[in-house]
Amino acid sequence: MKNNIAVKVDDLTVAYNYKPVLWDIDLEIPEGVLMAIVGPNGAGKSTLIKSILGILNPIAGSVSIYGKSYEKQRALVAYVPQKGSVDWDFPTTALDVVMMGTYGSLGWIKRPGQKEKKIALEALEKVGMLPFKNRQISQLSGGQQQRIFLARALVQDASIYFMDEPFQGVDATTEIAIINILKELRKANKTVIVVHHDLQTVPEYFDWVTFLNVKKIATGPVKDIFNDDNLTKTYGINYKVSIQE
Ligand SMILES: Nc1ncnc2c1ncn2[C@@H]1O[C@H](COP(=O)(O)OP(=O)(O)OP(=O)(O)O)[C@@H](O)[C@H]1O
Repeated sequence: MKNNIAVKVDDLTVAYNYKPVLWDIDLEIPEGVLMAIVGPNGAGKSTLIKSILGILNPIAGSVSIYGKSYEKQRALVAYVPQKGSVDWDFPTTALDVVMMGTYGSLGWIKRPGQKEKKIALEALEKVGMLPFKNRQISQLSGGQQQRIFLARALVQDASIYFMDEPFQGVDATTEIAIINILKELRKANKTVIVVHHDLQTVPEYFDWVTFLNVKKIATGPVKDIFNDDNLTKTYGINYKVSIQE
């Protein structure tokens, strides 16, 4: 299961205003892992995801999704952006936002119909948001908005899911609901890549981890590399983390 490489990053360097914020990153993400990207504020975690998704242009290096460019593999990828980067005042209902996730499989001319609506309603139920389907997204709480975006990613039926801090500002129940869905995706051999800040939960939630701080510090199975040495190299202070077996 872990032999196929879902995402490959080669010699990637990305800069804002000529200042490199990611430096010479090499990364292989195997198919079917649930991976956390960890690192301090400003380490380049969101920049890495945006570069893989072609939202940002690198000054050097390349990225491939199952051996081909992102443009060719777009349909295989779903993305849940960081909450703060979304315009929640856009006048649309929760159901419409989730239905938007089905557009990619429809082509240009077709409009979503009953089939797409059914898929969207199922996803809303999965994330516990069915009672809110007709609510304007601007009138949902932050955690509820996060669930809606997760539902939108689920209906895309992608192979690779990128999520930028999906647990940011959500309550414990929502966090458990989200992690259970992510684990279900992994069971279905999907690859799930999550920017994550809570180091305590890394061993419980994830099986793969990438330590990032402008440079790649380490990447691999949580059980092998989630240790004080890599935490200290990444965060610059001595971390004592007890890893749950
Ligand atoms: N649009 C931008 N223009 C200029 N600099 C930027 C821009 N976006 C991000 N940066 C800078 O790039 C660096 C990496 O930012 P990035 O958002 O990738 O970090 P991050 O690891 O996701 O941080 P956080 O944990 O705080 O979300 C930071 O120093 C940030 O200030």
